[in-house]
Amino acid sequence: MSAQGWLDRLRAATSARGRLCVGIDPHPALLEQWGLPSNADGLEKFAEICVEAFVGEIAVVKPQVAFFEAYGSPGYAVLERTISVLRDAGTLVIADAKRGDIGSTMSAYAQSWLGADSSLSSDAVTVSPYLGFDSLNETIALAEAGGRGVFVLARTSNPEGASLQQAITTGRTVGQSIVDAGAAVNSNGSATVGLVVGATRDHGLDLSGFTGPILAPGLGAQGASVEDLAQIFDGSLKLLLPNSSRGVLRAGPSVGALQDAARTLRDEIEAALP
Ligand SMILES: O=C(O)c1cc(=O)[nH]c(=O)n1[C@@H]1O[C@H](COP(=O)(O)O)[C@@H](O)[C@H]1O
Repeated sequence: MSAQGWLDRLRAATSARGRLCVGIDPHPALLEQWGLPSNADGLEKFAEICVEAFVGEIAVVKPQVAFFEAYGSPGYAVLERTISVLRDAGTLVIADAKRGDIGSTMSAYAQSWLGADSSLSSDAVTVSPYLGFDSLNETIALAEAGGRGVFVLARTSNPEGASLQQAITTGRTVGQSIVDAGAAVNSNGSATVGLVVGATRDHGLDLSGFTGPILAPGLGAQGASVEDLAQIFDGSLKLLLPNSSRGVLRAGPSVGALQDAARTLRDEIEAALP
């Protein structure tokens, strides 16, 4: 890994290649559309096509761990190779694992995704704070020590998230309490804590005190549009990472077509955001 810290790597990558984060989500329907078998060989080919299309073009790539895990250990082996090829080529990798557990167990998950010696080691990982934000303390400390990031779910893109994330606790929403806890960690200037805030709707959060990166999934397949980003994330645009997975991946399996789709979306985002 580069000696640069997470924030420096993120800034350098996004200023060179834009803010778009493309997902590698090998849905069974996409494997079928790409003419690939629904097994680890199909998964490997899918990931290889994505790597070829995105390296050098896209700053941040987010493999969705679930679609690899679905194939058991052969799927994990493909994920390991995908993460390592992307990172060796200078593409930042957010492992979308959405882990969340009691603190002591969470530390083991943290070692998997953020530990220097793990074959799954990534630049950042998505985590759930809904066992209590403090259950993430050791994960955040490991990320910080290793110059990596942690993206904490605050207000997710799915409609079902509202019942929990918009519930009121001590005078603010649960989602806002996550934003505030993340801001407190980052007050040392590190940006170790990022947020996940869906781009699909008005999130209702006050993000003005939050200076870390914000991963914003929902573009394309879930209906969020590039035109709405500037208004939804007004004031938080510098480190905004809008995400699309299926919306881009549907352009495959041609590497050229996939690359064009990713570039077009990347350029639309850069044109729309200051
Ligand atoms: O953490 C995430 O990335 C995430 C959070 C969220 O609130 N909503 C959300 O869709 N995601 C992930 O982002 C990706 C979105 O995929 P598409 O809907 O195909 O663009 C999937 O891998 C989701 O699991």
